[in-house]
Amino acid sequence: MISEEDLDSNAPKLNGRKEGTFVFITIKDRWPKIVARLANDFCVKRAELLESYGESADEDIKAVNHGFAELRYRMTTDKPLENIVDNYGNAGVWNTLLINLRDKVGEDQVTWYRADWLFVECYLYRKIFSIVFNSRLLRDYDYFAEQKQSSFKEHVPQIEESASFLMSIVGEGAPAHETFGLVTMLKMCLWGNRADLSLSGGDRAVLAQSSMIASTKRENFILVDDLNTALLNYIYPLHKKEKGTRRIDIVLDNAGVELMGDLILAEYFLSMGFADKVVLHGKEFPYFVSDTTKGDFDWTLEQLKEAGENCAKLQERLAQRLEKGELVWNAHPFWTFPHAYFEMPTECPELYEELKKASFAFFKGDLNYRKLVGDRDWDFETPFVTTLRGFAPCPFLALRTLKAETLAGLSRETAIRVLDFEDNQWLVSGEYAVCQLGGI
Ligand SMILES: O=P(O)(O)OC[C@H]1O[C@](O)(CO)[C@@H](O)[C@@H]1O
Repeated sequence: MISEEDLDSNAPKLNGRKEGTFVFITIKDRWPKIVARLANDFCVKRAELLESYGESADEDIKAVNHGFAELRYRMTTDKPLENIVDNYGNAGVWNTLLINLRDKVGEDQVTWYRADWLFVECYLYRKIFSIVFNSRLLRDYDYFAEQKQSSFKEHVPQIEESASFLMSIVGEGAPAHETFGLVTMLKMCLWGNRADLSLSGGDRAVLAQSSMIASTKRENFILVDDLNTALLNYIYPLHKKEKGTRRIDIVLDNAGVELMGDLILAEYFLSMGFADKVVLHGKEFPYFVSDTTKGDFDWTLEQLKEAGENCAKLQERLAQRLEKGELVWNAHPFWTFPHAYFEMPTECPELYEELKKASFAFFKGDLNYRKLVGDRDWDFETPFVTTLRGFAPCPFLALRTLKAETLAGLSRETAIRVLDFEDNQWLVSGEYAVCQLGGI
């Protein structure tokens, strides 16, 4: 076992100290832009909010905007991270984490640029939530909802195309081991992760190429592809396992077009007899702009009814599955905490035990990947299993498009190939991807 000190010197955690890095630029430009946009949205939607929440919501809007202005000021001037002050359930956990961090690295190091990026970024979204939650009337308001909903609306033709593909391969007599269908869907699920609103600072993120098309055209952009190994060794065998024992978990990422890929995959597994139950793990409050909450999940199912013939069929199937308990929604608070996943067994044993019940799992997106590998500056050839540091509740695939400067598990050949890429953009643009097998 490598000690924490050795790790910190060989593969330091990412932070915003070094100018020019993606982290630095994110803190300097992208986060203030996200917060500014939120403040602007509250002003633009003032009339709408007053109509829905009553005239006294005006006081709340003023307080929220004051909170956002303060937050922007503190982040742009690299002030210390303050405790979370609200009466939402997990405030105590956050404050203990903050106290422990201050004790460990020194109070003056727990600032927006100096503290670990993963910690600070999760803190940012908890802090935004706190500002709105502290209002009297708006505490349940999802301030990112409109942006997430646009991601669905702007991809309706693509979503209908994917639903139609699903319907064509789950019909009577379709062969369960039809590799093309399953691989296409898994890759669709992977490339749906490109449309991410936190990366664009909340600007529109419309996929020029549908995830369906991308699934067949972007082979060269997948830097590690463990898909076939996962299929052969873990997913196909599920078909033969005893009925009632097969469970697949999907640790979700973004709502909108990405969530649709996940739901289509879930329906495929259920209808083709690879799983008796699919558990979806979402977020309990608005997070990283576009992450999926229960509200987004419900809204999406509702929208499917009107999104096209195949979408409507899919909606009916999913609604029935929800009713029968074959499709389950779960939003454990741990998913919004800043921990690396290797800490799950000690920090949140009940969730780890829960994941152990899965026959197979998918971890979607960049943030889940950062948490899997601890958000460190690994040598790219470090085996993926090393970076997981024992996290192995069940076999799983990380399906991620690259949007952060952390990556591991490249073969020597690929590590040499990426040396020729011009700058570090390939690590953060969402153009490249990995499908990495872990937990085995
Ligand atoms: O939606 P995803 O794929 O988890 O990506 C969110 C990503 O946005 C960023 O947070 C940056 O702020 C990424 O770098 C990050 O991990």
